[in-house]
Amino acid sequence: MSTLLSVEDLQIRTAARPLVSGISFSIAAGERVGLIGESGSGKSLTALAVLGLLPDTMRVTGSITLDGHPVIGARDRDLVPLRGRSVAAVFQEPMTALDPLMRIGDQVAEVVRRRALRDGTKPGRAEIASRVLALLERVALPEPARIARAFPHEISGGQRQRGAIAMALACRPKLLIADEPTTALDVTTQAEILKLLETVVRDEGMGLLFISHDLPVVATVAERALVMRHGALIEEGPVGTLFGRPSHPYTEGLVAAARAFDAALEFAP
Ligand SMILES: Nc1ncnc2c1ncn2[C@@H]1O[C@H](COP(=O)(O)OP(=O)(O)OP(=O)(O)O)[C@@H](O)[C@H]1O
Repeated sequence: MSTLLSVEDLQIRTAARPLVSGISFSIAAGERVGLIGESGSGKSLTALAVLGLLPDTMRVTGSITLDGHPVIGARDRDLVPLRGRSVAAVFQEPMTALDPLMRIGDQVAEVVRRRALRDGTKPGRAEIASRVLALLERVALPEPARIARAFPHEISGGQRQRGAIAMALACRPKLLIADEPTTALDVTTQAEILKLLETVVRDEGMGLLFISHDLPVVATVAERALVMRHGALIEEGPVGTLFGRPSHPYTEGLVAAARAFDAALEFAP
């Protein structure tokens, strides 16, 4: 399988301290990879580095190749076409992706229009509207026509996250980065969104970099996982092996904590 993302010896630091120290990993086309680690371990910075969105105050070295294009050191005008076509992202808080003053349907339509332009086509209004409805249906939004006319504050948090996923899908990226996309949601909605993400990514043959501090959540969507701690990559492997026979004491601790939580749930009255 061809390599979609290759990260080599990525280092991120501020003037004051190192934040990510020399991590390397790759994601093959269509592969679903989890990035797990405690709060502050450097997961989001790693994702932002892949998107070329780190603040200018940070010094970044190493190399990142996404869909055959270098990211570190690239000019913004070379990165803009990569975002959307090669990579799209879904974040914890869907309002970061949604414009509060624009109807959901118009926001998705804007992405559909831009993606079509990049493909050299210019679909008419009716064609765009029907693609928008198809995308809202794809992410299992109830009454897609009503949701298309709604403003973000008129729908639930779970529905907003589905809207944000629809926008990411409209880009038809080769890699989807999902950074804690379900953390802000209740447990039932969380399970539904995870299932949705897993299904759409698999159906569309996209690669996935799924970031979470929650081990069972990562096990639901990823085939392989990377474990980060204090800015370093400490372990990686297929999800079954990593969670069944962890070799690093930190991963062992994560697995033990998840098992203890499961056991407590089983015995709960
Ligand atoms: N803009 C910034 N300026 C300075 N330090 C930062 C900045 N953003 C993040 N950091 C620091 O970099 C480290 C890694 O942060 P990062 O957000 O990548 O962690 P994370 O693993 O994604 O955590 P969480 O699960 O809480 O989102 C942390 O120590 C954080 O305080």
